[in-house]
Amino acid sequence: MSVKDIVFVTGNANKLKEVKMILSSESSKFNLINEPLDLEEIQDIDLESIAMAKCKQAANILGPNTPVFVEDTALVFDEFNGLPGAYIKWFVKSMGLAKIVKMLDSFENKSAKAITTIAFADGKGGFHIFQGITEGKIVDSRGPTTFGWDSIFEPNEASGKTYAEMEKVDKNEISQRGRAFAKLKGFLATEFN
Ligand SMILES: O=c1nc[nH]c2c1ncn2[C@H]1C[C@H](O)[C@@H](COP(=O)(O)OP(=O)(O)OP(=O)(O)O)O1
Ligand SMILES: [Mg+2]
Repeated sequence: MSVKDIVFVTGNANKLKEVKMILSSESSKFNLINEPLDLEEIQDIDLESIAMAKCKQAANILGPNTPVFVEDTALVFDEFNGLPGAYIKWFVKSMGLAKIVKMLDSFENKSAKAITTIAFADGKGGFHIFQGITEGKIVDSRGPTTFGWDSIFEPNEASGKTYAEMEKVDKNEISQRGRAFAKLKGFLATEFN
């Protein structure tokens, strides 16, 4: 069996590191290549549409025969009916974590969902979407601030730790990204050859 190349388009080194870890058990079946292209992200509240638009751009750039995936990760505040959602990136960049936490100060409900949406172009004209969700709450920053909003998101399943306070393997076990990529992994193992 020949080993196929699959391209992951992302400019985010932290994502790439996690995805390499998550997919490592399948790595003998395909060769993961990173293209750090900065793709345009459309304005939409619908996460599948955003991921799909990113993937179509990537497929346009790399050509229709190249298997390629992208992912978009959102942080959804329940009190805000889904916002910041995909816009969390710009909130982190422009306001910083402390002010993001403060936005929820006057509200009882600190519940949030982390959602990773993967769009995969199979190189044969097909597009496939996989999504993973982790529920948790927004808390004052604890732990290293190396990756996005890791230090202000406390998943419900992590016995009181923020993502930033967890070991990477433990985060991947329960994270939105771990769950989304487990689905892609299953698809690649059974449907993609
Ligand atoms: O597990 C995570 N834990 C903490 N923070 C995270 C996580 N995953 C993404 N993030 C941050 C990165 C960015 O501020 C925003 C997602 O935006 P998003 O467009 O998906 O990522 P990006 O522009 O950095 O990389 P890409 O080139 O793949 O689009 O949330
Ligand atoms: Mg992005």
